[in-house]
Amino acid sequence: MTQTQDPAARAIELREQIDLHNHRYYVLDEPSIPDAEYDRLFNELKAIEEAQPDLITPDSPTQRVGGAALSAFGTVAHEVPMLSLGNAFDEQSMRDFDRRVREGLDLPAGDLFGAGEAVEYCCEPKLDGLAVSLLYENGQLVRGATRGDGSTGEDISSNVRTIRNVPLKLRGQGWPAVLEVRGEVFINKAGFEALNERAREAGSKTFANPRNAAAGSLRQLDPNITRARPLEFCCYGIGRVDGELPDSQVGILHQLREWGLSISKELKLAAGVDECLEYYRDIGERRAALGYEIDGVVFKVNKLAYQRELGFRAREPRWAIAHKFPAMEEITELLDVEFQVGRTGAVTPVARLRPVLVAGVTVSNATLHNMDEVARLGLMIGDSVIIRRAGDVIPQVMQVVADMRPADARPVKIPEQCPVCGSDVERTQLIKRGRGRETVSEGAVYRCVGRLTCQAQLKQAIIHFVSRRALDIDGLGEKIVEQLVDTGLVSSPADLYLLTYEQVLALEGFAEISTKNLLGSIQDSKQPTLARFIYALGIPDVGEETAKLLARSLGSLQRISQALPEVLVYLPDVGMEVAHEIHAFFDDEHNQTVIRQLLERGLVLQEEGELNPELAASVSLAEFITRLEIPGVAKTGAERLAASFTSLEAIMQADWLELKRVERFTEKAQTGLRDYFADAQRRERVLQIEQQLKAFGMHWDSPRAAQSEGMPLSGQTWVLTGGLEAFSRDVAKDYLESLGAKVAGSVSAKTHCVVAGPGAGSKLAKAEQLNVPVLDEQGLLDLLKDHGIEP
Ligand SMILES: NC(=O)c1ccc[n+]([C@@H]2O[C@H](COP(=O)([O-])OP(=O)(O)OC[C@H]3O[C@@H](n4cnc5c(N)ncnc54)[C@H](O)[C@@H]3O)[C@@H](O)[C@H]2O)c1
Repeated sequence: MTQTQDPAARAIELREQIDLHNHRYYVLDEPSIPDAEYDRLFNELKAIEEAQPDLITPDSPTQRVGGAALSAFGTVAHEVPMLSLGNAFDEQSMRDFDRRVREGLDLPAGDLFGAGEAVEYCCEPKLDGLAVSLLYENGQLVRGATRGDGSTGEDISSNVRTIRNVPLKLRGQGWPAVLEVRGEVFINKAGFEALNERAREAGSKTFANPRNAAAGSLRQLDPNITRARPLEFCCYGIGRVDGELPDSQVGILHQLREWGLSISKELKLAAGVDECLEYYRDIGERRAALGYEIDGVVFKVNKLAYQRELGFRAREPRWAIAHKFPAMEEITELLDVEFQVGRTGAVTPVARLRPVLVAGVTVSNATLHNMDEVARLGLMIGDSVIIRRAGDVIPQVMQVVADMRPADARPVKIPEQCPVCGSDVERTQLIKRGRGRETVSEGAVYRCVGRLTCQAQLKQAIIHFVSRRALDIDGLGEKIVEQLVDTGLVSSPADLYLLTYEQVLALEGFAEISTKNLLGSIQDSKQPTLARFIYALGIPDVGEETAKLLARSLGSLQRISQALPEVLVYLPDVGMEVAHEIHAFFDDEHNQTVIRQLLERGLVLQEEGELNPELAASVSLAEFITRLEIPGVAKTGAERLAASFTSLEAIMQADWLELKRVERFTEKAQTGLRDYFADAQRRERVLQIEQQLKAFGMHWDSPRAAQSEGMPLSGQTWVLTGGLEAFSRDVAKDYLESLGAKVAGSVSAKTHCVVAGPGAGSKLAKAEQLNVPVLDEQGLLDLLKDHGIEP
């Protein structure tokens, strides 16, 4: 961007740029620069035009609102224009606004300190979504429209009808014959994250921010897409009204709430500008904790008579102002991409940025997740990028600024050797077993193969091993771990148990007492529970919950370490990928050595013991065969086989004739089955899996499993969350299972229903996002009663 000195030429240049950005923002819902950058361009143009009013053109963006309506929708003429708002970025501009209001109303200028008569203001958060007009005739919703350019908007009636908190009919009575309600359509933070998470999983484009997500969702030509998006409406004003309404802004909003419209829970009345500033500070402090994104607060003169008297200027009312918060998104340059090595060896790209101030904090690094993310962003070194820092969240690169790539931009390349230890870096592979075959695809993660010989991985592994939720060794912070590794005293977690008094005392910052304390906590850590120990090992993808599950259901380190992946997947919530990680971890010689050394050096695992087959899924012969994914043999085929033969061996050895006798067992299935078991190694493996399942006490062919076909909830997956009053969640689980349902620990698109009691949190939120039906406790009791269960 070249800065032209001549204001007239600069104004033309700015108008062109702003028009382009308006089009991208309002029409395409695809801005290419952050709002803060846009605001700078806009304010620069405004300043030029204020200094030289003769430069103002009627089509200047400073004289207009928004962008043109998309022709794909029908158009709607706004009888009362839908305007924008003036902005204040600091306290002084707010005081100037208040002064202009008082002057405009001929209110006493005030004392020496400029206090004067306090004007009452209606205060609300400024939701970051898009303005929408809803038209009610005789209480019925007849039309919904976007703001468009302020005088013409788009007809989005079918879409607004899908928004859950937009009443199709007003409640109560006494509404004006014609009532145009105005407010913001937005997506809350959780909904925005979930939407982007899904987009990332699908490898498609993510939304830059909740505002674009809301606009993009609302302006869909197919209302069914809009329906699936978590849109909400919050009402903050009115347009055309034929009839009576209260005579103040706050009075009207309370009235609208009576009629069933949602208004802001943060709505307040402030007497004078100081109370407005107080409100701004209060909301600002709570901004990160609010469930939705806001970019400021809005103040409106409360008395309608005053509003009428003040009127409008070009694109904004004189009686309202938006006091903006510091922007969370900024533009900067990607100077380089460096690679960090984590605990599991994952080599992660990190963006090095030209330092930039974002919401009061200088940002010079941002996470890039993995190389797929780099590819998805289309990122090159030298690019201008938009970064976002919201609350305490690690700054993220949101997008590359289009049209600003320098000629010497370089691609981001994953190093072939580990930047820390020089070992090879390999791309992880995703192994999928299906249809009797293995398919291998490339994973998103690259790993340094150096494992514990790589200092970066070793340090992280030890930090994890001693962390609070693992072996909880107090006093072993990151700095000390670094010293222990750098001095060569420790080259595996097992070496911690060999440290001597002299060795620790010689470390930087250690004196007698601290040395004793550290050695004491190392001693104290020698009796971890099995679950903590499994978690502490740092098996990729095995978090605390999975570690607990493994410990509870298999009961011993020996069984866990010998479990075949095909058996582990029978545990609830363990997928093939995790099962393979677990198996590969214990299969690795180096890991075996470390574990042996840990035990030799005095670790005694607690709570080792019984198998707990209750936690393991029941396995029917039919299910077992289905899971082998034999070509041609799907679920029904497997059921028919299981019904005709009594054992797995019998099925393996079946000849043509016996297979032909199986009812409705296709020729394709017969061939598939015989080919599958023709391989001696395969036969052996299958028998091994069967044997281990039985040895682990899984209910082989349990009557419950066989029964569950044809039971009321068979084939359904349920999730329980929050508290229940009538009985515990475990009891609820038993009831549901007795009706044939599977009860899982996490909500996914495949969940049939979620039972949410008081205190339900993220699982309930996820269910709502995924449109999974939710029952409360009473709903569950009713359902149980319908099936003859009365607790
Ligand atoms: N990044 C880009 O390329 C780009 C392009 C164009 C515009 N923009 C952004 O959009 C802004 C201008 O947009 P604008 O004209 O919609 O103005 P605005 O967003 O500054 O303010 C007006 C809007 O605020 C919203 N609003 C939220 N809460 C409200 C409340 N309680 N009362 C009244 N209104 C409320 C309404 O939608 C209203 O239309 C710029 O400041 C910029 O940040 C960015």
